[in-house]
Amino acid sequence: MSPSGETVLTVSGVGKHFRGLRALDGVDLRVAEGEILGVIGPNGAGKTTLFNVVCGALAPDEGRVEFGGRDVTGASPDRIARAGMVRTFQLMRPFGSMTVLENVALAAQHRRQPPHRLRARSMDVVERVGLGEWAHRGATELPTAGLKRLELARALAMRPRVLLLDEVLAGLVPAEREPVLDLLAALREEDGTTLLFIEHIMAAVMRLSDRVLVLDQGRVLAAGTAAEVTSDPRVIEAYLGEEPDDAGD
Ligand SMILES: Nc1ncnc2c1ncn2[C@@H]1O[C@H](COP(=O)(O)OP(=O)(O)OP(=O)(O)O)[C@@H](O)[C@H]1O
Repeated sequence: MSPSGETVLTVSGVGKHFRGLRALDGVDLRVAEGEILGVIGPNGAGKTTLFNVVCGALAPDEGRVEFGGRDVTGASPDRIARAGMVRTFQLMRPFGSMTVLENVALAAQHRRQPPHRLRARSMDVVERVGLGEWAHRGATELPTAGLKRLELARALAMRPRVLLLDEVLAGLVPAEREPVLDLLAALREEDGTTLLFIEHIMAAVMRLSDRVLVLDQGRVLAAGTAAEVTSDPRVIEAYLGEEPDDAGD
């Protein structure tokens, strides 16, 4: 399933500052239903702040966020998640005293459903991310790659229409990245899920993105296809030219 053309998320003139620092400055963005948007830029460019504003963790100082045609600016993360826009975190914080399945079921409860359906749905998601064999083991026993999958499973349990992924590949070795990329592609193809993902690994950005947004110092430096932005001299100067050599590894 490719982008339908219908806009699902609109960010208009969003600004956010922390004391004197402008973390976001006049950011505009439109995302189509079913689109996969990569978000790149140097450290401190404002990528995570943009996700935080979109998902309600931070209220913007200026501008507006619309999701599914509704103004959600400043709405709580919980309300936005219930409406179908869900994010993953770079730092995974599972409940250590619970099993993998219980952690996922807890997230699934956000979408109020009968207990039997909740359990079945949670198990489906655990299997989909490849953690079936770990379902009844303690979440803290998981290695890094497993924790990443658990984080993804918790987000998927909430049945997102829009899923925001913050460096979901960080900490994974190349062989562990492939199945995650396949899963993300399948989410769009099979479920029509819209994906926004912050990523420093350019090979993943090139492979997955329909479009790439480049942030630099809180502003949109460029937006376009991966081929367009990676050949843009401003992007090369601000980001790609000085990128650490993890681009393809
Ligand atoms: N809660 C906060 N309080 C103060 N400054 C903050 C806060 N959150 C972010 N910043 C600052 O805002 C700027 C943008 O940070 P942000 O985390 O959004 O960048 P990023 O593009 O996600 O960077 P990275 O790639 O390193 O994760 C940075 O200068 C950062 O130090």
